[in-house]
Amino acid sequence: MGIFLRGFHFWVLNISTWRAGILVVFLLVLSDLLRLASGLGSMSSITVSYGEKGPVFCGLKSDGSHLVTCYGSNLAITYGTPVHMPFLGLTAGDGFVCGLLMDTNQPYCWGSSGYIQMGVPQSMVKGAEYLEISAGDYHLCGLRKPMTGKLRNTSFVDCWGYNMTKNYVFDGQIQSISAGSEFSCGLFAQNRTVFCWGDETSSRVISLIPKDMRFQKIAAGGYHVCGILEGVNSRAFCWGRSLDIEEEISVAYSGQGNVDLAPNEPMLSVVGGKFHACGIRSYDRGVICWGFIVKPSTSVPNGIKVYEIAAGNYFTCGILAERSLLPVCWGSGFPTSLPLAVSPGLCKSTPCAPGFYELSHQNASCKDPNSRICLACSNGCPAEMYQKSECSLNSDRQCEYNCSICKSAECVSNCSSSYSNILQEKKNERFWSLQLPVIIAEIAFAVFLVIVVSITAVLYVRYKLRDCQCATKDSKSKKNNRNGSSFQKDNGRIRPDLDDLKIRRAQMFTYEELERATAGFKEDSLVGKGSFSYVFRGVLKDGTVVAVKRAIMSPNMQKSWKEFHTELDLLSRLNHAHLLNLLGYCEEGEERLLVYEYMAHGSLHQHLHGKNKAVKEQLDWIRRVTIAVQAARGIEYLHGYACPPVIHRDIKSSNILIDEEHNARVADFGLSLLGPADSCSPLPELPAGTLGYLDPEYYRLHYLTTKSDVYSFGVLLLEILSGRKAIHMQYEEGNVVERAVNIVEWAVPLIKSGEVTGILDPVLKLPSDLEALKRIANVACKCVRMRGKERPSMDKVTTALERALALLMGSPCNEQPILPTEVVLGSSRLHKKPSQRSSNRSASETDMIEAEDQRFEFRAPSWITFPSVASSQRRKSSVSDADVEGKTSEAKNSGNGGSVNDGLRSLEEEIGPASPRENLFLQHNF
Ligand SMILES: Nc1ncnc2c1ncn2[C@@H]1O[C@H](COP(=O)(O)OP(=O)(O)OP(=O)(O)O)[C@@H](O)[C@H]1O
Repeated sequence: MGIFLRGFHFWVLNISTWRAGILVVFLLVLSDLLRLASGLGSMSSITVSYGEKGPVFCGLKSDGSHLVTCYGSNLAITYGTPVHMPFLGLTAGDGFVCGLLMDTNQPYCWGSSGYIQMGVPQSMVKGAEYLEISAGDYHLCGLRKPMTGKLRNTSFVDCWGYNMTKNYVFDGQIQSISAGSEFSCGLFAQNRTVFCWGDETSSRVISLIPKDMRFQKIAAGGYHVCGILEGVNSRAFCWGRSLDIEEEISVAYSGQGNVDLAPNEPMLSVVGGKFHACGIRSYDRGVICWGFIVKPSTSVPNGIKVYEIAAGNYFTCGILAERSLLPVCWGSGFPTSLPLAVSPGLCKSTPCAPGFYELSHQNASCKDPNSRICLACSNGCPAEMYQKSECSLNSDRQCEYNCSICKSAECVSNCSSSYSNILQEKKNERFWSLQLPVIIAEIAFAVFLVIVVSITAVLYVRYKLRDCQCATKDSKSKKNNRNGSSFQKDNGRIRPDLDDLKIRRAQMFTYEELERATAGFKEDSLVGKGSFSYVFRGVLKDGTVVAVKRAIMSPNMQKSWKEFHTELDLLSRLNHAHLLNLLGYCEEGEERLLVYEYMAHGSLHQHLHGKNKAVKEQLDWIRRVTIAVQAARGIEYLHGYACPPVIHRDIKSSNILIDEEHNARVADFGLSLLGPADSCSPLPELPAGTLGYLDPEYYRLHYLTTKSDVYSFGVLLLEILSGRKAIHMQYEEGNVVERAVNIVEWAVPLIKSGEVTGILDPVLKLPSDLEALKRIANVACKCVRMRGKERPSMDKVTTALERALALLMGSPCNEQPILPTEVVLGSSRLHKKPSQRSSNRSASETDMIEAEDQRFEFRAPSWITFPSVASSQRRKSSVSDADVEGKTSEAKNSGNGGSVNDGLRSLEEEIGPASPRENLFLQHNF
């Protein structure tokens, strides 16, 4: 007996039966060859049944449930499928399918076989559990689980069916079994040799067993056995009688060569059909078949890759190695594609052995999360290919064409596409290596630019709005505090509500209180007279000496009230050491009164232009320049720090008041305007102010900016230096008639020609060093430039004056700005009670000075429009009619309007010719 030649003990339990059967088998084999039936393969997740009743494909479902699903024409199989029984694996023969039950590890069969019992095959050794089952044409064998103890090197195989129903005991551990048509084979675990038993006559598989060959796995076919050899190349090796009997079988033809001439390619697995075999190539999972086929047959679909294959008699099916997990079949007698996704392998609870990798759960799942499907790692790469990556626990290894040694068309076409990819990649690499630094540099530059621009913009806006921010804040807070704005917008100006002021610094007085304080507004208390008001000295109940400004009752009360409100509005909001402090107000009936700190030394105008020489001399050069610095600071505060900025519009010597300590305060805000809250742009305002101090740009173009105050301040500086009025009367050489001279027209040419001494007040002694006064004269010249833009801002003026003052005082560091006024001049006004500062000046003295002073003070009030007859009328109301009319008409009549015309000429040169109407106004007023 061939099987005894295997070198192991083979105990035949029922020898007589076996011997009788072998003859029968031989006869049947021949007859079966004619009816072309065979039973084939090892246990797998898929199996194929064949036979007269039609082919059936069965597989374990792809959902990992281990439940079986079948598709085919043998209804006994498809209807009899135990759909609720989970199986570990499947195998099939002629007309039947068997599965290894998951719960009991016992076989369960169904179908229409006359040799295999439906259900669990009988008789079975009690309690036997199987590792693997494998079906031939008419029989089924099961490899029992390995034994322990003394029997651990003994293997038990139980077979059922035609001529095979026996319990076989083998000496040695069996790794796997595979049933052929009417024989079965096993692979020893230790030495990896093959042994077979069963019908030898028809197949000769027993006598042809390659004794010296070691196999990784085996698969029996109809009359042959194939195995995958151990070793690096993992090629298939087949043996048996398929070739010989081919001549006896008319249906077969050698379409794919002899079945024992397996291709020399590394294989992952192999299955045997009736006369053919198929294998899965190890490097790409492609399918390759060889042996005999029947006509007509379909060949293996081109380029398919499969996870698993199962062979029937004349056809083979494989599970596509893709997400769909759909079976495809080729050969004869079966559909080429089947509509049921199946599991690509068996779910095992043990970890994948070395040489296997775990199929990703995305591709196929097992119900038990601790189970996995293990697939054999591919082995070896074909010619022209190299191993790109090793097989790991989770993925198979990859082979790729070695493009440097390409010969085959497939390799060339693969390489050309990958070559172009590589080229493209290299191109991209080069592009990026060249472009990346440029792009990074560009981005960095753009970011830098954005940052610089943003910072510049922010700084610029902040710079521009530095004066306006607080205004916005102010108006915002007002908005929040009250249901609406407490500042009424009036043509771009902002005016606070009177109600609002009441809760501020200004105190509200009753008329009675102020009447009492000023002794009934008696003439004795009168200290000055303005265009719209009388100013009285008064003493409040608490002893505070105050100046009470009472609006003049006139038919034009509305204008007085307007100035009253403007002054009240502004002064209650402003607070600076060199601005006149408002203490309170009274608004009763027609009466409008403002209460100020009392300025003991009256106005700068009185000091500079008063007839009393002693009073004039009180203000020496240092005092005068100090007053100029202080006034400049007050105006600078209005422009630069008040929120919103304030344009005084009436800077002149009579509005610079001098306190007890000879410190200056800027007063009279009746004409002042608040700058627009939202921008620092010029205000288009109708001209108002005092003639001689009026900015030409303002009265010509109605262009009002803070630079208009700078112009007026320049005039004031010239006034301080020269002791002459803004418009003064002067005898010209050889001329007996006085004519009105504009101080700018007179002083600027002298200063520019270096004759500063020619303009200095002759009342005062010249200082030892004239430099300081020259500087001040130059500052004045700049302030009175025709174009506002070309005039310095008040902060620059202040700095220049401070330096000049330091120089004048003989400061060693005369280039440094001097300290704040309060420190330098020792002013303590902010800390002194007003009551402590009483006046040394009598009301009559003031009155006398005032009356004299007002001679040439031409006031163009806010309601003036030019050229306007009203302007001259207004002058009359402000000063002595005779004086003004007389002097101006004299000037006009004398025809000596040279300096006016000069001024007009220079203005024309700078800002264009004046219109006839403007000419009229200029000639009328200068
Ligand atoms: N707080 C004060 N303390 C002392 N004297 C004052 C005070 N305020 C004003 N005077 C005096 O009263 C005079 C008149 O002041 P007022 O502000 O009413 O008019 P003005 O500015 O001189 O002229 P106009 O109103 O036409 O501009 C001033 O010239 C000054 O001499």
